[in-house]
Amino acid sequence: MSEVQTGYVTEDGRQIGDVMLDLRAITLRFGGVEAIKNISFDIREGEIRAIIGPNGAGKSSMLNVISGFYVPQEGEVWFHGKKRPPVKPFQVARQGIARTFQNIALFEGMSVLDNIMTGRLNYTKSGMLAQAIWKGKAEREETENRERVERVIDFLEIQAIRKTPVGRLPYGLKKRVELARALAAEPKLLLLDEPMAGMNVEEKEDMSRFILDVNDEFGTTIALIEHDMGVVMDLSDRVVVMDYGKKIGDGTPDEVRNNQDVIDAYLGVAHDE
Ligand SMILES: Nc1ncnc2c1ncn2[C@@H]1O[C@H](COP(=O)(O)OP(=O)(O)OP(=O)(O)O)[C@@H](O)[C@H]1O
Repeated sequence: MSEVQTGYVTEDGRQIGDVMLDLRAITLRFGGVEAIKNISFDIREGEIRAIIGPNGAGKSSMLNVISGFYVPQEGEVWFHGKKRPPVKPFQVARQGIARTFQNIALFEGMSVLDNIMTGRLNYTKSGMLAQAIWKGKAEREETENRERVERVIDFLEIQAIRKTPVGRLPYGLKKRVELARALAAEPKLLLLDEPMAGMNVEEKEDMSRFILDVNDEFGTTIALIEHDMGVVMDLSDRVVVMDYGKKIGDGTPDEVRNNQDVIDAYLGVAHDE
């Protein structure tokens, strides 16, 4: 039997490709707590994929499995058609997966530019000795790193604050700098953990636009966790819904909106263990 190309075209006419990341029957436990219970879903090339669910549903744990921070006790993670062995987060980053964090994780005393440059560490291959011997190679790397970083700074419209220490920025801009650092790594898959948390309406609109533009301009596949339903439903191509560690829905925003299990979970209807 031959493999069939299984992508689809979105309502707004974007071509979605083959499966990039395939999570198969993932179970993750912390002692006696089952944070993820036998969950399977996939993320396709070019998609904006959301993971939603009430507090404690297991969303962050799932993002941490994808980023290699947690290794599940059961199940398999497939990336670009290959089964991924247990890996460390830096190895996952090298494979082209970058992330932002729920609580901003930037270097507050460093400038915006220097923070974004840290996103290029995986591209800095020459060590100190090599830099001394092959000066040309190190210079070339430095130029490439700067070019990418400058492009990201332009793209996210943060030229005016490039020299500002991050600690002095308002919250919404810090979130944008975090996005910039993740983008500097040229990820194939970008994981966003509550990118709009704590933002006002205007900041949320800006961030939504940037997420759509990143997907469009860089072709980056995006998986995000977000509590703001309006934002999730507007942005996403497909949505996975988790509740108490289980998957209770998976589909387009419309399918998920009309799913009775999802409606019950959000209304707090009692469930069977
Ligand atoms: N490191 C950990 N050690 C022990 N238990 C954990 C750990 N991380 C998460 N849990 C538990 O796993 C369950 C899922 O938590 P998780 O943070 O993944 O949910 P969430 O959907 O992201 O929640 P929120 O929306 O509140 O951020 C919860 O019961 C939580 O207490």
